[in-house]
Amino acid sequence: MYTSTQPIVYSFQSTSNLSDSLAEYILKAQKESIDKRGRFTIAISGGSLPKTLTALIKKSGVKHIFYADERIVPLDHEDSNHKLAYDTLYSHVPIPSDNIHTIDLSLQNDLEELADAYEKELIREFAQKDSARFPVFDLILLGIGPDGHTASLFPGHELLSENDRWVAFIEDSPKPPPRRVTLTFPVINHAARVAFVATGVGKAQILHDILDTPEIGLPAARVRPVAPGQLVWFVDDPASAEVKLATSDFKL
Ligand SMILES: O=C(O)[C@H](O)[C@@H](O)[C@H](O)[C@H](O)COP(=O)(O)O
Repeated sequence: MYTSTQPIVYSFQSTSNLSDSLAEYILKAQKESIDKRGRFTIAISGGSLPKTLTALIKKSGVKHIFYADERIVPLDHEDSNHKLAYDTLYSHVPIPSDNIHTIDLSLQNDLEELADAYEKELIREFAQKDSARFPVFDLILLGIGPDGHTASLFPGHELLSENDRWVAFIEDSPKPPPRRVTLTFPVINHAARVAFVATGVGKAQILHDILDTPEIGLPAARVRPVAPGQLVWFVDDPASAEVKLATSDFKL
């Protein structure tokens, strides 16, 4: 039986402090992973998350980047998480395009095939190196929605009980656009580190629900990396205003 990790919550006065500390955290994770295993594999979400990564712009580039979830729209569409990450991050840092793992939109008419193809992309990156049942990302960066969803794992949806697949698809996402692919809980919970980022007063109530009453089982509260995985929250003070769980001072 695996034991799971308790969250560490860092709350910052401003989003720029948050962004600077998040950049330090990511670069330290990168260094540790490269020292240990010669590679750094990260998955990122969409929404407001990529813009919190801008403090990374002047630092050295991260390595293999996957998407924790992606919307099924062209890669240059305003709704694409890849486009968002490209505009805020990749267009400013030298990251070889082969290291950025996008979905294959030639398969967009069959989401099962598209999700399988993305899973195969993960298998190519992970399976030969770690013979584990699930891939071990060095870091997964996630946001949360006002309903407690994370990645494209929504409250009450059947994908919450997906225990087998690495990548799943959804055609009825309550947050538009409706067609998406997402990493599943077992993948997220096998990561070496999961960091949530949430800012603004609009996230205050749901952050309280997720952190103070995890037993409700909101999707974001089901993210509990198996030991020795680490679970960290980077939030700003308006977002953490209702949280009772103790916050910690940021330190690396
Ligand atoms: O592609 C997406 O829609 C996401 O990956 C999603 O899970 C997002 O991270 C949250 O909805 C938070 O979005 P905001 O940061 O924009 O509130």
